Amino acid sequence: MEPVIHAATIQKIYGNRTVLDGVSLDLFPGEIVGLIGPSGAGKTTLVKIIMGMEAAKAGQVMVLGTLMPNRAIMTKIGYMAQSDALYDNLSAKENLRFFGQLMGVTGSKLDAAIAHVAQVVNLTDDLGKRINNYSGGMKRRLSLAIAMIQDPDVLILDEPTVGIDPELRQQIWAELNSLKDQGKSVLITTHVMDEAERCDRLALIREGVTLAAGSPKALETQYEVDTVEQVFLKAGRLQDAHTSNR
Ligand SMILES: Nc1ncnc2c1ncn2[C@@H]1O[C@H](COP(=O)(O)OP(=O)(O)OP(=O)(O)O)[C@@H](O)[C@H]1O
Repeated sequence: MEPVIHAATIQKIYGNRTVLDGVSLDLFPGEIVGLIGPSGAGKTTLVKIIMGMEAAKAGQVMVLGTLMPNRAIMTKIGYMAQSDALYDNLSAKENLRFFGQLMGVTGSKLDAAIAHVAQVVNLTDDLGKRINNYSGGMKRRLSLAIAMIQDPDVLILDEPTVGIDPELRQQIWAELNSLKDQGKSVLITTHVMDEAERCDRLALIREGVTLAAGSPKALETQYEVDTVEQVFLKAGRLQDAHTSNR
């Protein structure tokens, strides 16, 4: 099966700092892959390189069989950035309408898409409110709705559930699982270990390298622990020991 995203040996340097040092990642149709790692590990940088928004020093990225960066492919990816990019003076509905049209969704399809994504993130009753009256969590939810507006085959979500309460987080995961059942693919970065456990596969990134990769269960077996959090801690300690022995 062809991967939807194929990132090969990505290297990124900012100034004199190597932020990504040969990271590879594949995302296949119908799977949810989680990127986990501490703050500063390089997750957002990798996501931006995959999107074609940042240039890598070395390595290459293919999305839907096309070498990135490629502007046309970007409209086929539902992308939710770590910081919200919304029009504060417009209502949520106007934002959805604007971004939907940008993605080529129009007419009655756009109306139906707005109704659907608003319901997924529980904003149906707040669609008429202007964004400057929205809370931080509401803005995250609207950003997620915008990422899903064109019903893309691939979703790239950078910490989508920050500031979102547990009940709604469950609802969002139900939607992600339903997208996956339709053969769509999701790449998600998260700090929430309970979310990491829900991914089909994980890549643990730390200090710009992939420490471990595999399904949550396979990683727990490999590291002889019971949770992904413990996998992460153990893999981190092993990396530190290895680095200090060099
Ligand atoms: N534009 C930039 N210029 C210089 N350094 C940068 C830039 N963007 C990111 N960095 C650095 O690259 C490293 C990786 O950052 P990145 O945002 O990818 O981490 P992250 O894993 O997404 O962290 P978080 O979980 O906190 O979002 C950090 O040390 C950060 O300071």
